[in-house]
Amino acid sequence: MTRLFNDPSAFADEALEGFTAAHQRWVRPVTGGVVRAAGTPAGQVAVVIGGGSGHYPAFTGLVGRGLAHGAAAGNVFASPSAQQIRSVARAAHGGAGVLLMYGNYAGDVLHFGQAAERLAGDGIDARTFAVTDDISSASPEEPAKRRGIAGDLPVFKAAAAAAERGADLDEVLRVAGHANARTRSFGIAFSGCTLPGADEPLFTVPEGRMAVGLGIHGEPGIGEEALPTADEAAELLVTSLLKEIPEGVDGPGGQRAAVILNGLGSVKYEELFVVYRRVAALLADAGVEIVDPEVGELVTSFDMAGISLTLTWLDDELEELWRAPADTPAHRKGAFTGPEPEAEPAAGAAGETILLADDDETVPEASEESRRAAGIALAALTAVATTVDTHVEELGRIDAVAGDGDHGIGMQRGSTAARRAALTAHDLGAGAGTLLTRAADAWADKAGGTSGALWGTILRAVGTALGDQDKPTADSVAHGVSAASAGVQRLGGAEVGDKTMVDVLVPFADTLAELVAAGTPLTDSWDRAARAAEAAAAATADLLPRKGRARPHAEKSLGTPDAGAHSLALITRAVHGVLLNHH
Ligand SMILES: Nc1ncnc2c1ncn2[C@@H]1O[C@H](COP(=O)(O)OP(=O)(O)O)[C@@H](O)[C@H]1O
Ligand SMILES: O=C(COP(=O)(O)O)[C@@H](O)CO
Repeated sequence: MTRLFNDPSAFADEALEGFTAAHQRWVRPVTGGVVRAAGTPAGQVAVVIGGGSGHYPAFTGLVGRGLAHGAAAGNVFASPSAQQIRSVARAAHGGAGVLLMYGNYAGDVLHFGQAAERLAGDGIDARTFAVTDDISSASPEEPAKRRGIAGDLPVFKAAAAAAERGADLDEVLRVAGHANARTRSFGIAFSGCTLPGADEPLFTVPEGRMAVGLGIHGEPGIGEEALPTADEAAELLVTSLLKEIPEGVDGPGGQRAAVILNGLGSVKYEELFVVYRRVAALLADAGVEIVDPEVGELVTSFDMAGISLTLTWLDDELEELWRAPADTPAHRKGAFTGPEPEAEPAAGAAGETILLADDDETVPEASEESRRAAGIALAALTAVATTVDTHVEELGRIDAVAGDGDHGIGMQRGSTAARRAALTAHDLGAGAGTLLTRAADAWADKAGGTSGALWGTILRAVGTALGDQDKPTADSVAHGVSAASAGVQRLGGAEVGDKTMVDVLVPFADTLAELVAAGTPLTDSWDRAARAAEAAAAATADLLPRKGRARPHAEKSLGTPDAGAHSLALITRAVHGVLLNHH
């Protein structure tokens, strides 16, 4: 249970504020997260990590010399937005490029990828790297689909220690890949976490049982077994990891490994030590020499009761990097021999503020007709925000069945920000195109997460199709929706049948385009397309997810519709109401 909070939707921001106030020796705040208080030494590659909030010390607690140069902090269990990541990376940049590192989650992949593109536009060489250590999240044949859990730490640290030694960006990226290829984790859980403001835990494990193969968002495990003794838990973790020794490592005997026994939030340190005692013995029996073990909370999930074991199979290079000194709020090791080199002056832009979409104070010239259409677009976005508010808990509940339960909160943050940005743009006299584009940026910037990136794409596509000069027509609206559908498929890589919002967007866009092309008026076409959307959303209940957070828990999601598909159908219906009123 998360007991101490004010407004649940402000929880992540308030936690970040308190964290930076408490740890000024190591970090200073910038838009979107934190960077090292001392800045990035001139000419050093900056390692910028990040992810959702709710996992402390990941990610902000790992910023400091020898580890990350900056961390972008998203909302609870949601990726930071591309704009947040860009802002942190710009502040952390020491003139030698940036490596963006994160766990392999859909929202993170989308937003960090977009941030790298924007940084290139800023003239900063930025690369991305997703950690994939969790062996329970995909088969060994599909390692790129695995998610990142406590293995984040050794992989981040290897890359950052290489940067500290003066490696260039290509080399830091190579080291990250090498460390990740030799890092494996596996976990178990005994009870789920409760998000701030929620009454129920994200999942429960029956009395006397444990979930096997946990994630770090309270995702249910992939199996269930009787509650083990501490020794049995250790045996399960060790044997699971010894079955998956990476390529290039010749059996466990004679190998050296970095070992992390991680507590997920409410397993006591003493319990961890009891388990570790057996882990150490089992690894010794297998001939593995343990190097600098870590037993404690390194990647958490609020108050979730669970533990995970991580092994990084070391060679000489990785061992040196694992043993290298580090000095961060939550992870300290060894001692640095010399003073930290001078920081890059550009990195000292203290508190640099990157303007977000709704802060813009001017809008481009627009025609009278387009400004009138902007009024309808504003009404539509208001209806969207109201519908999302009404269904916020339902959306969270659906998402919790096989996802991370944050879909309602994320949609609420995004749609509220979009409406606010649209109102500002409207008051400045924006045309429909600019109004929707500003709303798109605000949605993506403020919500983060998978749906934030995708809804940003949807609104931007429609805004681009409408522009600021021409009177919007049924054709241009249908064209914009088709472009949105294509854009979402391009960005997220999902196809119809994968159990995502694409299952709704495609029939919605196709029905609308077909009817409009046949001369049916926009409001009627939209009504029938919204009906197709509602039917398609309901039909996702019969599908098994192949993308996104729900994928590893495919069977659990049978019988429940996809959360993003359902919210999209609700939104198409709400917008129809607005079109009827402006008929
Ligand atoms: N690759 C993808 N392409 C399109 N839609 C996706 C993809 N992955 C996930 N989604 C949609 O995003 C929804 C979840 O959004 P959100 O709650 O923001 O997710 P997360 O917490 O995983 O970032 C899913 O229900 C699904 O409809
Ligand atoms: O949840 C996280 C980011 O992934 P999403 O796909 O946006 O949910 C985060 O907590 C881990 O980085």
